[in-house]
Amino acid sequence: MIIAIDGPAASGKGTLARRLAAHYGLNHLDTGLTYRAVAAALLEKGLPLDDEETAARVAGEVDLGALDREALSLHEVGEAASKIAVMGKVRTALVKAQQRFAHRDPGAVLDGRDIGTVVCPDADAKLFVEASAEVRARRRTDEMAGRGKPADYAEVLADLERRDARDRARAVAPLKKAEDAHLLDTSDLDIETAFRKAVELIDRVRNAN
Ligand SMILES: Nc1ncnc2c1ncn2[C@@H]1O[C@H](COP(=O)(O)OP(=O)(O)OP(=O)(O)O)[C@@H](O)[C@H]1O
Ligand SMILES: Nc1ccn([C@@H]2O[C@H](COP(=O)(O)O)[C@@H](O)[C@H]2O)c(=O)n1
Repeated sequence: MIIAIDGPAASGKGTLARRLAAHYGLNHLDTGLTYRAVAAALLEKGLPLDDEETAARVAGEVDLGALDREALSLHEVGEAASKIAVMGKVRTALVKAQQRFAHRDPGAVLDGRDIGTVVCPDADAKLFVEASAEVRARRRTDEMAGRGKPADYAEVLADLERRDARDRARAVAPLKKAEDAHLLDTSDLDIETAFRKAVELIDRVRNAN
């Protein structure tokens, strides 16, 4: 089984994807980390962020087994990832690796921005996770405070909105809900309730097929 989960920044798709992967006994890939890995490698090597050929070469070398969430969580890495994610050749290289991952036994949950539309258009179940920008910014601000990296709510909100706008406006694989994806708005749901609703939706789709 392949489950595709998309949504804007900090909507809770990663939290949900991890829980769903554990629940159904599937592999999990946070595809945002693959874009972050390209950005981090470019920054580390002092390579330009605006050269598509260079970024695509680095993307072809990303090892999905060596994605270090903590090291890739830096703010400047996220910002750079959002910039290189507009490049078609970078996306082509990463999508190939993501598709290989998705088709490994026993199946997988992938979360990102283009999973239901581009990476796994034939996924068995698709969710598009939403929450208002204010709720997402509050959750991300609280998360950062909890990790000992306090951040200003207004800056976090502006950052999320800027990245979402870039993701939605890009020509290649923009962030959007696949037509056959189920919308899950978690603005007023806690993590447990969002997880239970997601399981209900997925089980309903599976039983219908
Ligand atoms: N339903 C929820 N209620 C309250 N907090 C939540 C909920 N879902 C997720 N969170 C919290 O919100 C924060 C962002 O969630 P998460 O990292 O899963 O989002 P994401 O969409 O994967 O983000 P990104 O796009 O940056 O990878 C985390 O601190 C998480 O614990
Ligand atoms: N399928 C995806 C996943 C991510 N991106 C871009 O990467 C940036 C970082 O992702 P996070 O989920 O870790 O925040 C994100 O801002 C997107 O621009 C993507 O394009 N497609």
